[in-house]
Amino acid sequence: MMKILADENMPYVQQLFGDLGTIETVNGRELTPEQVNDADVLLVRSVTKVNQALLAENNQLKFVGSATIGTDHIDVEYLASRNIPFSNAPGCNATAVGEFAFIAMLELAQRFNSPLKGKVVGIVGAGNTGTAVAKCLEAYGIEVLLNDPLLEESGDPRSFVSLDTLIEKCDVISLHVPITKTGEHKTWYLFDESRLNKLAENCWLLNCCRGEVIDNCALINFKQQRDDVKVVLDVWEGEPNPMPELVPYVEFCTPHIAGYSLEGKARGTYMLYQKLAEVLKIEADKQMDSLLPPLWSEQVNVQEISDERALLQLARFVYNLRDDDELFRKMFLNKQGFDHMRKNHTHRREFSALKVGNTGQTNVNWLSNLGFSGVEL
Ligand SMILES: NC(=O)c1ccc[n+]([C@@H]2O[C@H](COP(=O)([O-])OP(=O)(O)OC[C@H]3O[C@@H](n4cnc5c(N)ncnc54)[C@H](O)[C@@H]3O)[C@@H](O)[C@H]2O)c1
Ligand SMILES: O=C(O)[C@H](O)[C@H](O)COP(=O)(O)O
Repeated sequence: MMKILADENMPYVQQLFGDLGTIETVNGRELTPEQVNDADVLLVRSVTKVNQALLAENNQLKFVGSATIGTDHIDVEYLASRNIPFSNAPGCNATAVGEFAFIAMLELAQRFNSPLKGKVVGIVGAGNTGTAVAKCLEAYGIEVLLNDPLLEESGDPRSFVSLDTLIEKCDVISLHVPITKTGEHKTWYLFDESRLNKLAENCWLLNCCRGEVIDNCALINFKQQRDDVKVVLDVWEGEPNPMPELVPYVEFCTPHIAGYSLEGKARGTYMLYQKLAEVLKIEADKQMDSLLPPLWSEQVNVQEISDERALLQLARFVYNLRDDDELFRKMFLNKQGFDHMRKNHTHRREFSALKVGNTGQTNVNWLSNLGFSGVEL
């Protein structure tokens, strides 16, 4: 029987991997080499550093999987050097991040009485999550500018702008790059003091990718001078210990849960199940849809979406960001508070889990482009 070691925060492991071996769940942040020594399969999330120090004594590992988009916690070269197959889960939680950023923008608009409609939004990093945000924004009729020099160079047919142009022209900037420490397009401290100082007046800056894409100390100094700029942070330099001085300057604070939709987490685990089946040359006969509970409400009927507030009300049916923000402020300084909030996070559903009925005469079909189900006149 294979031993499958899995992060305790990974849902559906038993349902998907139960037939393949004995499952042991572990605290991913505290995983030790001793715990890993006799594992055949290792399933992690972003908090586990998978490298030589963790794996040197294990001679039987057949597969490492990370149920995440990011891979900055994995020493992929080391795994390759030992011929240990590895897979992450590209795109698994892109919809979750897209909807999170869109909802955060609607919340900012409401709080500052400054409509999102009519603003220009810049997306830095136009891969899976950046594209998912753009999809929501475009469904709502918002102009979007994309910056992604790597995709631009690779011939992606979309239009791109330089980062300088994006900063100059955008009212809102949302960050969606991987963390990279070297190379021409490195993203470590991409938003350093000098870039922060270029932000337009009243700009909104959202970070849902990795904390270190913004120099957090520089952000504190910047915010002390520029309260006109509003910031939303889901990710923090130095997780799980955000800088306490920064928190009061952030409009909406969350503990790295932008990707935590139930669908997103299930997709992550499921993608690893498919990859492991490939590696073991067995059939992946389980279906992801059977894992997810049905919609939590029969249908929400709308007559019309009369204004942005009405759209926000509908979005709050799916996810109320203010609750997570309130909890964060209460808990982040507690011992292991950040991880506790992540572990106990009530996974929200994606827009697609909510069926919207149209009972009025106004066309609200555009809500289906936002991702809601069942919208029709
Ligand atoms: N907060 C969360 O819960 C959460 C969830 C998912 C992903 N993430 C993070 O977000 C990152 C992006 O996810 P994704 O699915 O969009 O990845 P992706 O690989 O699909 O897209 C990232 C894009 O960034 C671009 N890029 C790289 N360097 C750049 C630079 N200097 N300037 C502009 N663009 C650049 C790449 O070309 C790529 O197209 C992940 O690597 C992960 O770190 C966070
Ligand atoms: O890279 C990712 O996919 C995200 O950062 C991911 O949602 C982080 O969640 P974790 O793996 O830490 O549970």
